[in-house]
Amino acid sequence: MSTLGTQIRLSRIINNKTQRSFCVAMDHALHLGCSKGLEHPETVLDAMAEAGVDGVILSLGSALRYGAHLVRNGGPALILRLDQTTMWREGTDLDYKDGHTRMVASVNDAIALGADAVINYMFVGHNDPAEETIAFRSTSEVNAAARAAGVVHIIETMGARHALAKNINDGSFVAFHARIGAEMGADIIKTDWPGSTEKLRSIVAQSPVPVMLAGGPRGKSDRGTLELVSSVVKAGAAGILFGRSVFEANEPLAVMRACRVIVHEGGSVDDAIDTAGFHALPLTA
Ligand SMILES: O=C(CO)COP(=O)(O)O
Repeated sequence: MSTLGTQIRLSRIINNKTQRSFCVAMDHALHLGCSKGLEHPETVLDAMAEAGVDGVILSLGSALRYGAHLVRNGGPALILRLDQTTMWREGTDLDYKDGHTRMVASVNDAIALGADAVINYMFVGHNDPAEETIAFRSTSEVNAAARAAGVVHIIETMGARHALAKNINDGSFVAFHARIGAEMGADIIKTDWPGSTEKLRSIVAQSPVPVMLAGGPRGKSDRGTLELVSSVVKAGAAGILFGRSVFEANEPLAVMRACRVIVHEGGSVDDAIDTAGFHALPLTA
């Protein structure tokens, strides 16, 4: 049973009325350096407040520099990214991309910053069991510290790239690591799209905690993004924690408004497009 502190913080991320959540991941520059769409993070944060985003994942540096934008206009709750990963690093050494992570911030930092949640990756299925041991040990240390502080712990479970998981969207593999994340004490699981609505439905049904989905790279169109959001909601998941498909969009504010309509109002993709205020049709990249 979680503490009152965790329950109060959880209620700021998962809406009590809808039992759903629409969050944005904006920690990409921590892993990728200069990132498309994040040239002016403060503009995106202001748009989140306007669109009614529930929570945002930031690195420590972005929280320190741009956090004031979360205070204005009832901005989103802060979810502090605690680890940095090599997962996206381009290079020839595939093992290097397996999903090695290192802790670069702490639960104490999260408390000092007023964060409601912390998040870290837990890559499962490494070729090297020593890597997996590091992932599990550091996740359990974060979980113990978060529980003691009453801070929400989101575990982002993913298949290690180029290792046991040949396809990161393999439904059985996503089911495997998502459930392990729940057993590690997560308050919320963030994970990859498992290939189909049916598979996601069975993962959600077997999870003792809310499941939220990462968005992956921006697809060909904003409509495609919204169709994915709609599938996530139809599968009974708690919501989305999308990054690139939101802030790389031509009109991030309109995409966020549309996501909110689908997640919290149960609207269709067409309803969402009609009410979001797109200037151009959200059909092309
Ligand atoms: O895990 C992520 C950032 O925290 C990735 O988010 P997207 O795949 O939605 O860009």
